[in-house]
Amino acid sequence: MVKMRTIRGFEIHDGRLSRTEQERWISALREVISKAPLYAPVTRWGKPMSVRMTSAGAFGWYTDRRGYRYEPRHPDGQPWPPIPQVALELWEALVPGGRHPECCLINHYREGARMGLHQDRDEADFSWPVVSVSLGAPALFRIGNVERGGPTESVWLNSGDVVVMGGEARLRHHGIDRIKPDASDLLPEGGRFNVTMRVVT
Ligand SMILES: O=C(O)CCC(=O)C(=O)O
Ligand SMILES: [Fe+2]
Repeated sequence: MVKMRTIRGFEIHDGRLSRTEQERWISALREVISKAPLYAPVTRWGKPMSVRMTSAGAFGWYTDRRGYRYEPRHPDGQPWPPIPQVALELWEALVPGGRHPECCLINHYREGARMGLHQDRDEADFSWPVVSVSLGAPALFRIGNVERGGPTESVWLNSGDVVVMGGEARLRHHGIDRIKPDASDLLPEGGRFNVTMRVVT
């Protein structure tokens, strides 16, 4: 059921994608991953992230010892594959008439993977939202503040839920505390995909 609620300025569209749409997303993601394999990024402090990543689009979000940034190529040297049509269609429905996303970042969470509280702030223009799609295992999403610290609120994101992080909330801290690895049958291998679409330049 599609129901929109707003938590601290984040628009949460529960059940935005039907099962059929989720399956279309997964086959599109598998195609991207076949050309641009998931890899294990390291932070600027050399710490491996528990999430595996890849991207589609003109730019991919990237981290290594040189820090967080966007790169035009996968670490294997190839350009990132094009953003899947299904992602462009969702963006157009939620950001009608706006600029088009230049990065579609794919995160894969296996059991035990998490993502610490952070801001999405490597883009040049914060007037465009980040649109985030959850597929597979439910994830506990923590929403903080624009400034560091302070109280946070958590919500479970289920398969097919879409979060729009824009406006005053564009720079709010957020993260994933944990997933429930076996609670969805969308992915036979278990785990969770998160896809974020971003205007980068
Ligand atoms: O996995 C999620 O739902 C959030 C991912 C995220 O915040 C990011 O990729 O910047
Ligand atoms: Fe983020």
